[in-house]
Amino acid sequence: MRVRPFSVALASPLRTAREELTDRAGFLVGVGTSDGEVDRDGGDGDTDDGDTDNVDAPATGIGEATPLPGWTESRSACAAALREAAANSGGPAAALDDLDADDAPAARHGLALALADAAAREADRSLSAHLADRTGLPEPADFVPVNATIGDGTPEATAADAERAAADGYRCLKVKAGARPLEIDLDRLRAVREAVGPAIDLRVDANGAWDRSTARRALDRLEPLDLAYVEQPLPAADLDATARLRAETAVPIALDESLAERSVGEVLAADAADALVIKPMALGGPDRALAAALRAREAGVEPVVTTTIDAVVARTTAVHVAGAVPDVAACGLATGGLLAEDLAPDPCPVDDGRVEVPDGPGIAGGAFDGLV
Ligand SMILES: O=C(O)CCC(=O)c1ccccc1C(=O)O
Ligand SMILES: [Mg+2]
Repeated sequence: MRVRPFSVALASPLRTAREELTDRAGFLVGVGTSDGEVDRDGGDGDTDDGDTDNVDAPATGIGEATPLPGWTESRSACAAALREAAANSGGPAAALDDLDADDAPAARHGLALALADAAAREADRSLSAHLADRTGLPEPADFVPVNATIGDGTPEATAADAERAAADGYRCLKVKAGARPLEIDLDRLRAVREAVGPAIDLRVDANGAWDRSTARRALDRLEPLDLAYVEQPLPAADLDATARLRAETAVPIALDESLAERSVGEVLAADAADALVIKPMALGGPDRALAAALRAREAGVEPVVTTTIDAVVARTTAVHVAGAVPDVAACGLATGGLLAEDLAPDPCPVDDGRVEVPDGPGIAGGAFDGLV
């Protein structure tokens, strides 16, 4: 198991109610044989024999652990968990068993992903097909619809971003709110609706910024804008108040930060959400994320898979998770464009408001070979 740190800068800071993101730093995880140990030529000493399906070579896989404090462990805790995993004498599979998804979800994501990528590549199928098969799901989708992610800004700037996204083909937009006084946010969101018209699905993400009375007022005033949902109107732990808020308003509610604080079972039992935001990095891996999404679906709560604004390996993985959820709603996977740089070319760029789920094998065939 190999671990390599990386950092990528955002094109411009993403301002939300709780923080301003300027870059994303994490770790790439490699499993399988490493350079020097690997017998890449099939043992015949000829490295140029076109022997591409070398059945003797152990599978290799890549994973990404990109912590985001608040949703995951800190960067130093992630580094320590990966160091400990790499030192596990039982190898990566045993190390995965020892990794606690609650303590170190990003580290677990990195290792679980690398192992799943290796297994999917070995089986010569895509990661989404591998995840779906293990979960007893039908064939994954070829395409996943995505929402544009629009940060905080003045009403004019927010409306201009929204108009651009709609012109680019997005049919669902998510606008950050909660960083400004409610009256200004209402101006911003009205300006967005006016700019894009009634046919576009509009989501608003308050990132837990409102107190109970502000949230109540916000939802009352937002009702005429026909929002698809408001995400995390109240602080993460305020589940009971969110359930009451939801019962008193016609605006659908999605929960995101609550899942970093409480288990999927607790959040679903609170009956506080119409939709649940599924972040594979925060939930401890693609396998756990898909399981959470299906649990939500079974409870009548719509799963929405999103990145944590990850680099290309984890972002593409989230596309595979979304692709495995039958008839998935628009997902928050259009975050590659928020980065100024990336680890490799994007194997599934957004086109006309959707992304194609890569064929694999694994996450994206050999597209990430050599990164770790
Ligand atoms: O959902 C999206 O559109 C993109 C992902 C996103 O907004 C996000 C990214 C990093 C951290 C938190 C969040 C969030 O949904 O609050
Ligand atoms: Mg959110």
